[in-house]
Amino acid sequence: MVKIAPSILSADFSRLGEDIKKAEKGGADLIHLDVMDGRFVPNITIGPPVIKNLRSVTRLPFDVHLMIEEPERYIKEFVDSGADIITVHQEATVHLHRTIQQIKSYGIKAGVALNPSTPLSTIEYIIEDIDMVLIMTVNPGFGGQKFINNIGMKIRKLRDLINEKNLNIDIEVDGGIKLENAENVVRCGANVLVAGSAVFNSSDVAETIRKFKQQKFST
Ligand SMILES: O=C(CO)[C@@H](O)[C@H](O)COP(=O)(O)O
Ligand SMILES: [Fe+2]
Repeated sequence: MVKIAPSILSADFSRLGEDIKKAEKGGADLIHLDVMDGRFVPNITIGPPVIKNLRSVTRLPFDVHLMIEEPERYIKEFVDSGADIITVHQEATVHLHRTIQQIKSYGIKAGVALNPSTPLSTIEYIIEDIDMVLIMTVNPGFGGQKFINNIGMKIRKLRDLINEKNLNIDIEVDGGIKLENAENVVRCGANVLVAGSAVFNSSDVAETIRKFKQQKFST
């Protein structure tokens, strides 16, 4: 089953609660929360206090995408704020295996994100330990960017690797996902689609999510 994870980065930050409710109404499976520190990426967004306040708005799982340097220093804060999945960037933490174990020690899911230029081989020895791989399909930092076409091959390669090893791991794709290219990324092997501007810049948030979910994905 393909899951839709609306990214609130393109939502109205003065009405985050209302926008999350609309996404829930449309059938969102997860809420994707982009955390940026102004160091790992050239942008700053939200942190644990905002996530904690949003926790009372919905019971949908919070999919927290940490675009921060040394994420290991803040895992507990994000767990306490209500994260259900914490994804760290391979490029942002020196001891990736330790950081994954740290996340899992709190009984929540752990994901690893890869920038477009980062090869899959960098997660070869830890893939068995994680619940999700997030393949960035744009350079992280901003919503509304254009999907990088070559990454389709990377998604395919990752799906083959997961199948070969007979693992049960989600492949999430993030960046430039629209109604028009959703089928293509699913065909490549993705099963969790993050969509920010496609959802929150549309005239009807709930209806757009419904349209994503109604697509007949042929994998
Ligand atoms: O992590 C990021 C950006 O770094 C994303 O989650 C974006 O928020 C996706 O936005 P769209 O490309 O779908 O507009
Ligand atoms: Fe993201």
